[in-house]
Amino acid sequence: MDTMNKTASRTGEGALSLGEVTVRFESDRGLVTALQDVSVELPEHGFTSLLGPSGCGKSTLLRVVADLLEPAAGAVSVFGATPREVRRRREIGFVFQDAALLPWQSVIDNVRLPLRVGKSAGRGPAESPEEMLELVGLKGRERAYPHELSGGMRQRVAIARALVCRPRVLLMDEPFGALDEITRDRLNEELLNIWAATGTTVLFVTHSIPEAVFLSQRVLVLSSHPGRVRELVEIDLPYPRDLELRDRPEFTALTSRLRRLLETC
Ligand SMILES: Nc1ncnc2c1ncn2[C@@H]1O[C@H](COP(=O)(O)OP(=O)(O)OP(=O)(O)O)[C@@H](O)[C@H]1O
Repeated sequence: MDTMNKTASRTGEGALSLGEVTVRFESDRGLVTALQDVSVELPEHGFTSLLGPSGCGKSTLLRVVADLLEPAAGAVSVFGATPREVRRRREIGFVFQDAALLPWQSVIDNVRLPLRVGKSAGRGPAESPEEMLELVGLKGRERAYPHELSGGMRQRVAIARALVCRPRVLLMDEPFGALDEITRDRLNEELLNIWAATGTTVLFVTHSIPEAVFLSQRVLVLSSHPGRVRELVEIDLPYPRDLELRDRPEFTALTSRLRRLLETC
C-alpha cells in the first residue's frame, strides 16, 4: 500500500506532451476533424483518464500516442521521443475493450506473444510472463485457453500481455467497458495495485464518470466536433483508494462537477 503513495508522489513533468495536435480523417462524409489543437502535458507515473462524449476523439488521442495514427499538425512527445521511437523500443502497452487474445494459444503463450514477435526489435528489459499473470491474479491458469476464461479474466490476460515488455506508458481504451459492474469494480481496484507496483504512466479511456474519478489523478475532458480539450480536472483524493471512497462527499462532488462539464461538451 505504501508503494501506492510513492507512485502518486513520484510524478515528474511532461512524460506525455501534445502540442496543438490536430487529426483529420477522410470519410464518406468528407474530411472529419477528430482532434483540433489539442495541447496537454501529463506527468510520468501519472494516471490520467480521458472522458468525453462519443466521437470526441478519445481513442484517436490514444492512437496518436501509440504511433498508430499520424497527426495532420502538431507535436507529440513521449518521454522526449517521438511515438515511433517509443513504439520501436516497445515502451508502449495497449489494452482494448476486447481482450483480442489468440484463441488457439494458451494464456501463458498469449502473454509471451510480445516477447516472441519481433525479437530483434531493440526491446528493453522484459518481465517474466509468469510473474505478470500472478500480478493480475491469474496464477494457476497459465495452461488455460481464452475460451475457458470469463470476460474479466480475459481482460486480465490482456493487461498481463501489455505489461510484459515493461511499458513506460500503458494505454487503455475502455478496457472494462464490456464487463459486469462487480467485475469492473474489482478490476478497478486491481488496476490501481498494478499501477502502484509497476509505476507505469497510464492513459485510460472510459465513459464512466465514477470510474474516471476512482482511478485517476486527473481527468482530461474532451468536447466533441471537433475534439478539443474542455478541461483538465485534478482529482485531489488520496491513494490508496478503495471502493468505499465512492460514498464520500468529496467523491460525489467530483463526479457532479464532471457530469456538469460533460453536459456542456
Ligand atoms: N478511421 C477513421 N476513419 C474516419 N473517421 C474516423 C476514423 N476513426 C475515427 N473517426 C472519427 O473521428 C472522430 C473521433 O473518433 P474516436 O473513435 O476517437 O472517438 P471516441 O471519443 O473514442 O468515441 P467513442 O467514445 O464512441 O469510442 C469520430 O467522429 C469518428 O467517427
